[in-house]
Amino acid sequence: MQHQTLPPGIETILLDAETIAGAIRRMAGEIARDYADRPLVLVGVLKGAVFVTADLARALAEVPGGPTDVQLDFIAVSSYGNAHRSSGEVRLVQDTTYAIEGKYVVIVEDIIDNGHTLHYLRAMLGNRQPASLRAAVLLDKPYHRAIDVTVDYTGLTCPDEFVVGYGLDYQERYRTLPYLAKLRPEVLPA
Ligand SMILES: O=P(O)(O)OC[C@H]1O[C@H](OP(=O)(O)OP(=O)(O)O)[C@H](O)[C@@H]1O
Ligand code: HPA
Ligand SMILES: [Mg+2]
Repeated sequence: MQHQTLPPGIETILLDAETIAGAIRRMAGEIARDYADRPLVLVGVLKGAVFVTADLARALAEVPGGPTDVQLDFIAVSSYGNAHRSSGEVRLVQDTTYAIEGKYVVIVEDIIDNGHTLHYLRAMLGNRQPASLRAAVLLDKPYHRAIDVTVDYTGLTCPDEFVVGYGLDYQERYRTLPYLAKLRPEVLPA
């Protein structure tokens, strides 16, 4: 790989943009197969899943024979705030635009870490009587799971580090990096 100057605060690239794109193409293939003849609603979880939702939606549109009726919606929740550890309490920041009753819904997340966020979303959206509810998560970080949650489509295993980039932030920074990176330890509080 060519030498690349990294932004201040970034120690190393853990997953490059091509690796992420490959994982998203594979997830899109799996979802396309399962929803080939079903209308599908992708619910992206803001802010972290902004890029994975956009890229997965477009990858899905490129799968031959995949679903042709795909709608996009978003929900915003937060539990990390400005910290690098979860508060454990998930806060609904903004609900979906449309009702999901009777819809075939796939929640799209950037990462599952302790599991509280996806557990909260599955419970809340599951209560609204969707026709089906599944979850697609780009990064599985399984080391500190506090609650068991089903993930139906997984992209990549995330190293046991606090990661940023490709939608993931620390104190709202680094989301726009096109790769997944490890922060320099001195950036994080001890
Ligand atoms: O499995 P968990 O430990 O609950 O963590 C995963 C969630 O945490 C992050 O969101 P965050 O609450 O930081 O909000 P954001 O998406 O706006 O960055 C991330 O985007 C996931 O949604
Ligand atoms: O490793 C992480 N980085 C950024 N946000 C996160 N939310 C859960 N885990 C992480
Ligand atoms: Mg999030």
